[in-house]
Amino acid sequence: MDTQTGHVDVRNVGVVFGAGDTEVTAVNDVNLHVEPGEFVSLIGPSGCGKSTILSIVAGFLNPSSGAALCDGKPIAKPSSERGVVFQQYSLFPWLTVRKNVEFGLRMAGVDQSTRNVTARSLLDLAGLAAFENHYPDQLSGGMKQRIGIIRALATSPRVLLMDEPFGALDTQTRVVMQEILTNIWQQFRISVLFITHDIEESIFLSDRVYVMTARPGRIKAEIKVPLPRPRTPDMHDAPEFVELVHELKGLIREESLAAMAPEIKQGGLAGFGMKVGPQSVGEIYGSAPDALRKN
Ligand SMILES: Nc1ncnc2c1ncn2[C@@H]1O[C@H](COP(=O)(O)OP(=O)(O)OP(=O)(O)O)[C@@H](O)[C@H]1O
Repeated sequence: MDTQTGHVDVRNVGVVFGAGDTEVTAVNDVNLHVEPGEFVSLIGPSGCGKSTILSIVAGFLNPSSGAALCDGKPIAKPSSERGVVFQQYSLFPWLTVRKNVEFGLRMAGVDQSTRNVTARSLLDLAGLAAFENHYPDQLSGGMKQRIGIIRALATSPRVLLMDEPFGALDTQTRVVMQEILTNIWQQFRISVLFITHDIEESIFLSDRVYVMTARPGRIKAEIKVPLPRPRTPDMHDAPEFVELVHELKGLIREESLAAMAPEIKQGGLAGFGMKVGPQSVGEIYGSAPDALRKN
């Protein structure tokens, strides 16, 4: 794999949805980049615009202002240069596992024997060689998502875009999937932009993590992850890991509270027996009961 390609540059991107009364500024002046072969996560409170940014880099959506570039070229539409993995498995239920993995190659006109060899080696890598003739509805969620990942890799994209790929999985499966993904990434060293709500997941997988503000989303912080590669499960206990979790929790909690401020002011804390006036979020939070402080 050529690690010199796969450079993503998001420059001063703003997105406004709707108009007039329904106008929503989803993101505002977002700047971020992914270097060739780098694994970068984007994390932030619900509704801050993470999927909006990923949609722009995928080419599904054009920004209202600013631009996104891949290897210096403006992104205007979807391309096989940028593979996408969604939370929903989006496999074709009428195709076998192997045919699902081969699909992009078939669309690209790759001959059958090359398709078979590529699909089989990817299935092997994902530990799914024995399931090549199964259909998606015969598989668990974790297996389906592994197929989604290798299917996206089959066409050798320059960049892999992943939107909460493990969001629908139970906690244990999710942790195992993180380990599988980091092992697969270690072999491909492809550029990845990864969206997640999960702080530990973002640290475990990434070289860098961008934290977004509440809507309209902007980049609030950029955190480098100093853990060595390859990543191993025991790193969750490393002091640097624990420190980063703490730092990211603090950053995201501020933004989650800002995102929920209107609801809180409308009595969201009433169940805690609190009188909530027009205070700032900081004041509200500072006076919240312990049950609310714990994350
Ligand atoms: N097509 C659309 N029309 C109008 N508003 C939209 C549209 N798509 C997204 N939005 C709004 O833009 C904001 C950002 O949405 P987006 O889905 O990018 O956030 P997110 O950070 O990915 O959220 P979550 O973490 O909950 O998935 C939200 O307020 C959302 O309601």
